[in-house]
Amino acid sequence: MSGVELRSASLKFGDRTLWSDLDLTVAPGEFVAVLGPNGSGKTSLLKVLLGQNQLTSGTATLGGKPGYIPQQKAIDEGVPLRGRDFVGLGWDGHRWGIGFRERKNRRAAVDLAIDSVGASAFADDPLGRMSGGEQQRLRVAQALVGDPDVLLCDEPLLSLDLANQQVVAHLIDRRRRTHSTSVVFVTHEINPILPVVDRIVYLVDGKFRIGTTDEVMTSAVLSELYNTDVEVLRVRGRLVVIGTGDAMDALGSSHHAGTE
Ligand SMILES: Nc1ncnc2c1ncn2[C@@H]1O[C@H](COP(=O)(O)OP(=O)(O)OP(=O)(O)O)[C@@H](O)[C@H]1O
Repeated sequence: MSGVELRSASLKFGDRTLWSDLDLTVAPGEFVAVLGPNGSGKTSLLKVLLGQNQLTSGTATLGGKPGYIPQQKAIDEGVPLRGRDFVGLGWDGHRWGIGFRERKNRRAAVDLAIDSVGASAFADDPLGRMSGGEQQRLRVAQALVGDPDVLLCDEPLLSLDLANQQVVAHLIDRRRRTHSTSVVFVTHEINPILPVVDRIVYLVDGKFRIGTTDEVMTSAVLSELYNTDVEVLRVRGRLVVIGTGDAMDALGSSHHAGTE
């Protein structure tokens, strides 16, 4: 069974169509990135898969349990939650019961998830005092603790430095390889995931294109989607895109594209 299946899916808010007639099947273990400018409907797509948004027409099916990495919000320094307890919230969302066995299962699952993201050394610290990269590892652990079949990630690389972007991308890539977890990964930062992404869904103003990186990330395809001249350059293994008109577009954030 596939991880995600969208059939003739359309989503409208009022008279605005975010996308329509979207057909997408994400295989077990497949890594699909969702790109597009601000407001193109990337988060809304994840919310459809989570059952938080209703499609206007068509169907959306998840082939198993979802794990969700929500868009990053800075965690207040005053938050007294320890990293370990934060990860445990991912488990509590999936199961109920407070019996001895359940508590034991929970502890084992939390330990495993923390270990899998390399966070054992700091998991007992208060979350609010951790660095952005440490917090983000624990967000990944929280999404993994329920042993998901489909990992839905909303900009998990946002505001991380390059080294931490690579760490987080690698953790998610490893998970899908070891557990055949399907990954749907919303991002502005294509470059850190270029080595791992299987296919791209590129949304622009009601239009979309689905394919491999080589099929989608071309001057011709993006010019058609954006309805203007867009140039895609490959520079030292990175993609640099010129002309989309977005301050921070879906093609490697502007600060990276501009400075490297
Ligand atoms: N429940 C809703 N009702 C009405 N409009 C909505 C609703 N949810 C989202 N929208 C609108 O739909 C559009 C797409 O929102 P969405 O959050 O999916 O965009 P996005 O591609 O994730 O953007 P960003 O890159 O800025 O996060 C936005 O214009 C948003 O205001």
